[in-house]
Amino acid sequence: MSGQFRGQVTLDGPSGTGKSSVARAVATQLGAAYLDTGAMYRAATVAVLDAGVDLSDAEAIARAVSAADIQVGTTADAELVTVDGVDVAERIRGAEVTRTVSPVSAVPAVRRLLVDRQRALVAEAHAVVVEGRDIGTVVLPDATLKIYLTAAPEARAERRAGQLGVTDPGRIAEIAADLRRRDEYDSSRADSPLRPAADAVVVDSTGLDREAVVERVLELARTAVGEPA
Ligand SMILES: Nc1ncnc2c1ncn2[C@@H]1O[C@H](COP(=O)(O)OP(=O)(O)O)[C@@H](O)[C@H]1O
Ligand SMILES: Nc1ccn([C@@H]2O[C@H](COP(=O)(O)OP(=O)(O)O)[C@@H](O)[C@H]2O)c(=O)n1
Repeated sequence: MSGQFRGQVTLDGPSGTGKSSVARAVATQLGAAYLDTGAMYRAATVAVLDAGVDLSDAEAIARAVSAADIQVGTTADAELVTVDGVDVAERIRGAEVTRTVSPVSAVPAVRRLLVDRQRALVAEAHAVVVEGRDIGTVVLPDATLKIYLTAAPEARAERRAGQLGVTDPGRIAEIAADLRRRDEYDSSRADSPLRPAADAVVVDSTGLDREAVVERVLELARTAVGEPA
C-alpha cells in the first residue's frame, strides 16, 4: 500500500477455511483494526451456557445474551474476549461452546443485538478487516472488498486437526463430521445464512498456503482502492 488503507474488508466462509489467520495477517499488513465476529457469537454462547437456559427456548437465549456484558478486542495481535469481566478467550474455543454456538447464533434476536455491536465497533475504525459468516451479506453490505473463502472439506478438517494437535484418523473423521454439521446448520438457517454476497470474490484456498491467500487478499484490497495490484 503506498498510502494508508481506508476501507472495510470482509472475510466470510465456512469453518477451517483460514478466515481468522488470513484476516489477522491482512489487518496487520494494512494497519487496520480486526474484528472476529465468530468470537462474539462464541462469547454469547458462554453466557447462554452459564445461564443454564433451555437451548430450544429462543426467548430465554436472547435474554441471557442481552443480560451479559460481552467485550471483544479489535486488534489483530491480541485476543481479548470477556463475558461479565471474565476472560473467556480459551473457553470459547472448547468443544462445549463449539457444539452449541450454531443454535445460539441462529436466534434472530441474538443476531440483531450482535450485529448492532459489530457495526458500532466497525464505525470507530478508519480501516477494518471483519470476519464471520454474514459480514458481506448483512453486516457491511457496502464494504470496500468482500472475500468469500472456501476450501475442500478434507483440507479444512486437516487444518482444524492440525490446529488442535490431533493426528488420530478416527478423531480427524469426527472433526470433519463436526465441521460438516455446523456448516449445514449455518447455511440453512432462516436468518442471515452462510452464503457468498453477490459481489464477493470467491477465493479457494485448497491448494494455497496461508501466505499465498494473504497476498491474494492484499492484491484485491489494493485494486479495490484504486492502487496497482
Ligand atoms: N491456506 C492455508 N493452508 C493451510 N493451512 C491453513 C491455511 N490457512 C489457514 N490455515 C491453518 O488452518 C487452521 C484453521 O484456520 P483458521 O484461520 O482458524 O480458519 P477459520 O477462521 O476459517 O475457521 C489454522 O491452524 C491455520 O493456521
Ligand atoms: N458472523 C458470524 C460469525 C459466526 N457465526 C456463528 O458462530 C460460529 C463460530 O464462528 P467461528 O468463526 O468462530 O467459527 P470457526 O470458523 O472458527 O470454526 C459459526 O459456526 C456460526 O454459527 C455466525 O453465525 N455469524
